[in-house]
Amino acid sequence: MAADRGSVEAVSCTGLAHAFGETRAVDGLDLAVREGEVFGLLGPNGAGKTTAIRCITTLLPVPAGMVRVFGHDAAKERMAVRRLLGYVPQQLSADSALTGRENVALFARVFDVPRRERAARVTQALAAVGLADAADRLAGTYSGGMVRRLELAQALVSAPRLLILDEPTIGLDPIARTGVWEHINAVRAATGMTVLVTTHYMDEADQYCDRVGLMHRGRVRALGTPAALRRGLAERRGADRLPTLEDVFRDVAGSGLDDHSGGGFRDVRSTRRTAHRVG
Ligand SMILES: Nc1ncnc2c1ncn2[C@@H]1O[C@H](COP(=O)(O)OP(=O)(O)OP(=O)(O)O)[C@@H](O)[C@H]1O
Repeated sequence: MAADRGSVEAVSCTGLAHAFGETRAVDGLDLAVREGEVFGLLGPNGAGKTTAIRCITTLLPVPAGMVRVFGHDAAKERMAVRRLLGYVPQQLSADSALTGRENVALFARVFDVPRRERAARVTQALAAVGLADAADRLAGTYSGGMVRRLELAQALVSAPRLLILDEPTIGLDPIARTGVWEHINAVRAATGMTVLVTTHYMDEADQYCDRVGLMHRGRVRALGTPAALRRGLAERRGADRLPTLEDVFRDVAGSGLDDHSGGGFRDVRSTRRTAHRVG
């Protein structure tokens, strides 16, 4: 829709709430992601990041509050929202028994990429994530980092305006993590797409995200550029060294952090065990 380009936010959540029984996973979330930015939703295990992402992608209903994606209401215009999205979930979404190219082609069919454009778009998506040379190998032979990049290609083949990545680098070694981020940034620079990413890794968010929202107990507790959040804490504390983003998080989350996070950001309970190798 021409009217929704430029003037509206890519994602806007107002008072979003979602509970599982007694657990208020998302509890009054306010969030605005600007078009074209890389926005990081940060927080420890159980903060509510995945639940929020699932509401935004329309995989979960929006029982309370409002979610809009480029102006479309996620509760009422689910198909319009889905057509704008590329989504890489935490769970493995590549098939080890297919080649990289076949995996991406499958997504091209599912997302209704026009038949005559499909082959070229698949090749382009694989090249964009650095898998051109490995395209015709079985995904079961890929390393963990290659699998994540393949999943990125799957999400990119429909040329989404908004790419949503749930813990894209969890379980990967530092070099593979850097590789994933470099490809995300290159695609973003080439297409201007908006990227919404969840992560536990504060150092990655600091380096690669334009703005971050620090989420704790179902709500965003602080929001801004990583540099501004760190400077803000330094000014409040009068610290002699610039605090890290993790310091900022500890400051906004207060003493309740350890009760809910299983010990801190690096204690990743939901490690993506399948990330090392498919199959
Ligand atoms: N399907 C479900 N049924 C019941 N409880 C759930 C379900 N999904 C999430 N929860 C609970 O909701 C809360 C928020 O979980 P969520 O997965 O959204 O957090 P998260 O920030 O993404 O953490 P993680 O990084 O561990 O996935 C947690 O207490 C979790 O146990």
